[in-house]
Amino acid sequence: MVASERLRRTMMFVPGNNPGLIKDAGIFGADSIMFDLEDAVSLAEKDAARYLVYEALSRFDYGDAELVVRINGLDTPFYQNDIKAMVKAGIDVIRLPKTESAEMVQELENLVASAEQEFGREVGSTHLMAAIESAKGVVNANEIAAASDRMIGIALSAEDYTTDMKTHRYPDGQELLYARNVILHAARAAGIAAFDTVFTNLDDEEGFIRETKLIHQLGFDGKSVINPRQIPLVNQVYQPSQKEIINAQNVIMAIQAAQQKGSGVIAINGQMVDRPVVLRAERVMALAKANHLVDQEGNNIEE
Ligand SMILES: CC(C)(COP(=O)(O)OP(=O)(O)OC[C@H]1O[C@@H](n2cnc3c(N)ncnc32)[C@H](O)[C@@H]1OP(=O)(O)O)[C@@H](O)C(=O)NCCC(=O)NCCSC(=O)C[C@@](O)(CC(=O)O)C(=O)O
Ligand SMILES: [Mg+2]
Repeated sequence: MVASERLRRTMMFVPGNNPGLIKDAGIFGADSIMFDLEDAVSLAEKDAARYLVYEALSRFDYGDAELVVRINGLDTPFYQNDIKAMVKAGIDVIRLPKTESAEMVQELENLVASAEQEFGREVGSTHLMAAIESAKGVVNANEIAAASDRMIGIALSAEDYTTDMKTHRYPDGQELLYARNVILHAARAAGIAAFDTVFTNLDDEEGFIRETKLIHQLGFDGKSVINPRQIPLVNQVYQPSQKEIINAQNVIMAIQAAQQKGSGVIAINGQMVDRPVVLRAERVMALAKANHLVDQEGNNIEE
């Protein structure tokens, strides 16, 4: 699948030092599984976690899920070995934590390219993403998002970000509004995905749904999650309504009919349908397929 066409509603953190969680991570239906070598792993376990994730990537079948690894930061003694091992294992995406500049992404890209050459992988096949976790990262978000052709997305990391901003997380999320909007605009301008942050209170389902509705409304592609319980809640929020699906089906049928007649412009019920409307309809259909509301051809599924 082309990286830019992938749905990424949920990116689930899986601590890289926990064999039980790593082994079964594929059964919960996360769009992306993110093995963590960074903050979920203690200093004493860094090497063991890297080895464990490498072995898992080589042995287990995670189905259609995109496989991501969060490596250790560029200010640690671990990131070079992380990059080598993960490229060797054929990871889909490397997530760089605490990204503050385009130069950091470029340093990562150079190391990834060397590792691809060393281990006989196609140069350019490993994608990158950057987590923005500080004021400096937010200020440089545009350059970070556009720093490499390998970039598939940028993510807000609110736990570290609110610490850097000398605040903390509040239920209404006002403290994150500026960063969320900056990150979204930087991602959209660069043509890549935008991911919202984790929600750490697993028992506050109402608060989690409220936050997910907000980020869905703003336009985020999806959210980092820390537990399988959060996956169906995100999918529910991102699920299109029956009315949206019917409208999208009509738009796609009408544009196909118009194109067969050699025209790119049509009207439905007197309303002009142009390219943005078609793109929105295609996204609605992709979400409807992912939620099994229609079949792979986009037709309604008979009860
Ligand atoms: C919180 C808890 C211990 C609760 O466990 P519990 O076992 O009580 O949960 P239960 O609900 O009972 O689990 C039901 C079943 O699912 C299995 N299961 C649970 N979690 C699973 C999982 N993650 N992957 C696969 N499987 C899982 C479990 O094994 C059980 O399986 P089974 O026994 O067979 O029924 C667990 O979830 C967990 O460790 N989460 C990941 C925490 C983590 O990674 N934190 C670091 C990333 S944030 C960060 O660093 C901040 C950031 O950097 C973020 C940014 O950058 O965005 C920033 O700055 O903001
Ligand atoms: Mg963090």
